[in-house]
Amino acid sequence: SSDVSSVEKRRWTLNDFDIGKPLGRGKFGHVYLAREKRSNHIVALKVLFKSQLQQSQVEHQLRREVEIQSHLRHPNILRLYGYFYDQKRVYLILEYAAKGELYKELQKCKYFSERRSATYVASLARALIYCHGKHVIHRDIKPENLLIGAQGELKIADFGWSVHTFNRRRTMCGTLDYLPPEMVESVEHDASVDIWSLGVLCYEFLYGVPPFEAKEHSDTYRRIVQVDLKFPPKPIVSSAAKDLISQMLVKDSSQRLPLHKLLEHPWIVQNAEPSGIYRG
Ligand SMILES: CC(C)NC(=O)[C@H]1CCC[C@H]1Nc1nc(Nc2ccc(C(=O)N(C)C3CCN(C)CC3)cc2)ncc1C(F)(F)F
Repeated sequence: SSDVSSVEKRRWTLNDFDIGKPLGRGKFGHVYLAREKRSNHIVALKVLFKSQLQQSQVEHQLRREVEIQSHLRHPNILRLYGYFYDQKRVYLILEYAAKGELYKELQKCKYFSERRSATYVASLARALIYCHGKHVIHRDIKPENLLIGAQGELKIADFGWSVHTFNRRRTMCGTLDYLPPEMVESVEHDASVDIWSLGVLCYEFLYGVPPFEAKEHSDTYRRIVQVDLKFPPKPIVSSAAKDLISQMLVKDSSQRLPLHKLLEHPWIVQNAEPSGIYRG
């Protein structure tokens, strides 16, 4: 059958797919366009090398996160249909996002309009409300982890590197930009970390740079824990947008604007496309 459900339950092998063009490189291997032969369903096939997974001790995390991701069903969360492996590689069968990587789009546009930003932020808030409802947090919502579907809708596509990158982020030199104070101060944290990261993302959509960016790690760290939030004079951004961001980037995690309140904020109500699709 051509419907997606046939893509899910089977024991898969590479022979079930026609492999198409490479879509790019993920953290642990390449991603290819692929078509499942029986259903003709187009998917993205993410190939991870076991050797690299072992080196970085992420296998158990990958298994747990694949387990979580395969059960999430939301229009703004990239689907994981299944996985299989051979001697050397693990293959993830993922939803293909036809319009590619959001961070490339942001680099190209420098920054987004208030309508486009609000539309994306509202759809991510809805996806996070869904995740939190299932006690799933740590969706690592930075631009690099967001993809754009065929209709222009945003898809959270990190399914688990958040835990991985979160751990490595503490030890690795990767960007701290998205971490809220409680994470950089490594005290325990809850779903409100995602509200902070969504606030950072909203700022970056509107200004083209994250709010606490600094040359040195230590400076970014200090700016985050001090919530050193400044709004540049350019590009011109409405006070409603700044008000929303200021209610999300709050040090005390219990005081951050709850996601369902975000959806009622005037800036979102006045600027976000109800469909979650930004047509430009
Ligand atoms: C979230 C995660 C951190 N990121 C990733 O995994 C990355 C790593 C490599 C690709 C992407 N992974 C995915 N990408 C797509 N779609 C897609 C990507 C790129 C283009 C694109 O612009 N080109 C091909 C262009 C076409 C023009 N030429 C010039 C440059 C490449 C078009 C469509 N769907 C699903 C996935 C997924 F996630 F399921 F694997």
